[in-house]
Amino acid sequence: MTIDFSKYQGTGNDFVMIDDRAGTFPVQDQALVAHLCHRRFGIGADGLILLRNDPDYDFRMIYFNADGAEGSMCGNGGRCIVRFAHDLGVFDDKTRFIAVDGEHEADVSKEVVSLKMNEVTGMDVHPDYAFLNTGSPHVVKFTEDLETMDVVAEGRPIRYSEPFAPGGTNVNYAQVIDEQSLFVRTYERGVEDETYSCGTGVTAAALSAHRQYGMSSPIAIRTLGGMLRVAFTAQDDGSFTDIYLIGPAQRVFGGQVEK
Ligand SMILES: N[C@@H](CCC[C@H](N)C(=O)O)C(=O)O
Repeated sequence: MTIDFSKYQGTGNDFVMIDDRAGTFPVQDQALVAHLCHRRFGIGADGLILLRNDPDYDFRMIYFNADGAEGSMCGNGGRCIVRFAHDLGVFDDKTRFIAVDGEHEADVSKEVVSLKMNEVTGMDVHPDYAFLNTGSPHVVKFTEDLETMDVVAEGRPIRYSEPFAPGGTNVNYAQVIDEQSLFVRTYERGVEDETYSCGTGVTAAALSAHRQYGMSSPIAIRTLGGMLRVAFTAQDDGSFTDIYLIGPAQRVFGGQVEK
């Protein structure tokens, strides 16, 4: 059996994208997903995303981490599947799709995809970190000297630590650059490594920066793979609404693999 795929990336967070509107991809086959994402034996990616039909939306997004397990929401993957659906002619400039965490709206303008994230209702702020769910669970720790930090060595023990068991968490390190901008690096659960960028992670960092440092929307965020923007409205009750993750998403190449 051959599988047609496209490879997309959003600020260096890269995904194998499969048009599965026929619904034939074997979703239970974690080993296959992990193999396709493997950077030596497969195509190589931080995750794999299926685009499926849905009766109520333009499409359905099904996201798997590089380890082959179905994941929680992926912000950069969401932006990439919007670009993929646009390239397939599924919609013109605005779309509404369904993902594991519910409905999302998005629009495409040249190479920039703006993705509306779900409302964030709670944030646990501790003396040295914040924990919140922006579609996926994230620890955010503010730090200095982020450029030289060993994010894998620092982040991995937290990812598996007791407060976040059994599911674990993604771990983000954020440095305030100026009043409107952050530098963020992320250890990603399910990839079990630092990625070049994490969309739900930078969203978590932006909301934490508002809460802890009074930074206002929109916040520009530098990642290892490029620039993102997060816009949001902070409500009086502490929740966040109208959250948008904004940045480039591009097709890299396409091909066929044997299963
Ligand atoms: N890269 C993603 C995050 C994907 C979710 C994460 N790996 C998890 O399962 O917790 C993003 O851009 O949000």
